[in-house]
Amino acid sequence: MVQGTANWNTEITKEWLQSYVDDWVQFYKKETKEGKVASYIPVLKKADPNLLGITIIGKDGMNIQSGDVDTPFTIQSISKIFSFIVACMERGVSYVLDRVDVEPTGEAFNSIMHLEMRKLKKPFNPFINAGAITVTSLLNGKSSEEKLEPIFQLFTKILGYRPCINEDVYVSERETSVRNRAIGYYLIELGYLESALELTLDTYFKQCSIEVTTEDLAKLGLVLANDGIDPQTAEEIIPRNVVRLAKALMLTCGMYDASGKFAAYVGIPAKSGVSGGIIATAPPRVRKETLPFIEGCGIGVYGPALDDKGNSIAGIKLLKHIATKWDLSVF
Ligand SMILES: NC(=O)CC[C@H](N)C(=O)O
Repeated sequence: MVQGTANWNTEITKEWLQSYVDDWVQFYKKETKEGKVASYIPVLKKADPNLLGITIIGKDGMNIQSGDVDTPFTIQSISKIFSFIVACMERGVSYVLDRVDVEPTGEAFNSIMHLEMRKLKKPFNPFINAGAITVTSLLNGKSSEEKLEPIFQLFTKILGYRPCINEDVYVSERETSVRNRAIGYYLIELGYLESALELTLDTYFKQCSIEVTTEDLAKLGLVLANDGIDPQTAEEIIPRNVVRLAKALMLTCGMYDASGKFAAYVGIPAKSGVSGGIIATAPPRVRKETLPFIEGCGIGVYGPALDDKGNSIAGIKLLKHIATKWDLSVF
């Protein structure tokens, strides 16, 4: 039985929150049975569909972890937030937005349809594959290592360690991703790719194969919640205007063609990936009563069993429950 609505008006202790989150994770874990792990990247099929884990980190350092938090997974589409951020920092926001729009598509992330419609001025947003591949082509550098280095540096600064690329996933995607290649060819024809196709795709596959944990996603989400400033060091890691754009895109386009429902029922900027990860970022709220994580928090979720839109099936339900109980919505 899920514990009911609490009166959060008493002092909020870590133990107390932990017991709630443990209870909720256990409750939603059975929902994993309703989903399926991604299979179009062959290695992703090896994931255990029963897993569900979450990490929540507050601005004050409160760190709640529950469920299967020790299994690393590849970041996949969540990387699109950070390639977009780095491209904006390297090339300037207006340069990037001249080449990708900020409109949701209502289509699947790997849809080609809009590229074929000649009315299109530019890819709809940086979180669909067409937009993300375009953004990756804008990154400075002559090799995939050079292009990815600023992303790795950003991660290293926030996470306190340098994450690795999962070679098996990278090779598996590189060898099977005919659709991303097709998108790449369309982008060449339309004049959007600024670096060679092979280099761009190779960089894109590698960025998607960076291995992370729910704690890593929570730390990244916390910096976004805190307007780009690292709460521990007070250093501005990402400029405010770039973070604002990234979060607006997460809210409108982050959960594929379920983004509208997620905004309506959960109400926090979030981004998911096909490996089953979700990053969410809850900004500070202004309320009289005391609520958990009132100063904002970052959340990382892992649950590889996906729903029919490609989002972690149990992860979404867990996030919805937590956001409702703790009133995390930005609206
Ligand atoms: N939605 C995703 O996470 C997709 C990322 C995956 N690497 C792809 O390009 O197909």
